[in-house]
Amino acid sequence: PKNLHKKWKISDFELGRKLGKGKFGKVYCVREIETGFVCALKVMDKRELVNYKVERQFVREIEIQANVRHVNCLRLYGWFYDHKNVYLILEYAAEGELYKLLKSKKRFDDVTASYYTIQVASALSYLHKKHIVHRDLKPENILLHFNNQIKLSDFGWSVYAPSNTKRTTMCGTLDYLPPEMVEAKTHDEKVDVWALGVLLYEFLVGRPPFEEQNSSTTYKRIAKVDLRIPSFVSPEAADLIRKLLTYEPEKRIKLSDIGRHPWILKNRLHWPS
Ligand SMILES: Clc1cnc2c(Nc3ccc(N4CCOCC4)cc3)nc(-c3cccnc3)cn12
Repeated sequence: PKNLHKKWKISDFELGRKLGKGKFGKVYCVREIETGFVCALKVMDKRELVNYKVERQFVREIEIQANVRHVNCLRLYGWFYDHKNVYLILEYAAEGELYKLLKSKKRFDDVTASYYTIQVASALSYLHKKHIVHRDLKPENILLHFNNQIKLSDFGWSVYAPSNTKRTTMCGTLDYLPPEMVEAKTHDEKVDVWALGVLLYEFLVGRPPFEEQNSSTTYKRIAKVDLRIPSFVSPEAADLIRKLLTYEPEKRIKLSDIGRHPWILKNRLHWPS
């Protein structure tokens, strides 16, 4: 929908199937009646937003995602609310959650993992140029569209860098936190480069690199970069993982250099055109 200043209301949409349940609400595939445009509608109960005290995070998600225009970032077209709910009008990602695909396939082959990696790196490069740090990169926040096209979603944790706002790990995993956040130091967009390393490891191995039963052991392993890469991971892929999971933020590989890494160059011949 082009007219960004239109006052949307729920009756403008024809509700399709429920796509799933997110942290704070349900997502439906919908069609905008006037134009027939298919999109996703995220419906969040206002009461839930209030008692989870996530209104600020929610406002930040909107202001950030509404200004983001990149093929690998899920578009936010608009939002509205009524007496009960708040609604986000989002781009529809036709192939669903990357997380579910990874769980069903256990792990990805080098061609698939490298194609996803370069797309995430491209989206992060774009965001960092706008001084936006995603800060919540993980398979659960990545959606898939046709042709294995990646769509970064859930900008609820993004901030304008650099920041040291304490990340209340309110929900979900610590696995993606880099040493500088585990040690509560100031951090910048390099935290996303570390998280990309964790993501790449999880793509190729099927579990995150520092996963442990109890979280304090995970913290220790992250702080020491106690990284063990299984022997079935190719040497080139292992090299890129190590360059991403580097303790010193400024020594981590630059996002712009990932496209020239031997593992990417070797696999790009087989990517879908
Ligand atoms: Cl935002 C947003 C935009 N597009 C989606 C989407 N798209 C989508 C497409 C297709 C399939 N199916 C493909 C055939 O097999 C069954 C699943 C699921 C979701 N899902 C979610 C979502 C959110 C939470 C839980 N689960 C899914 C959020 N989305």
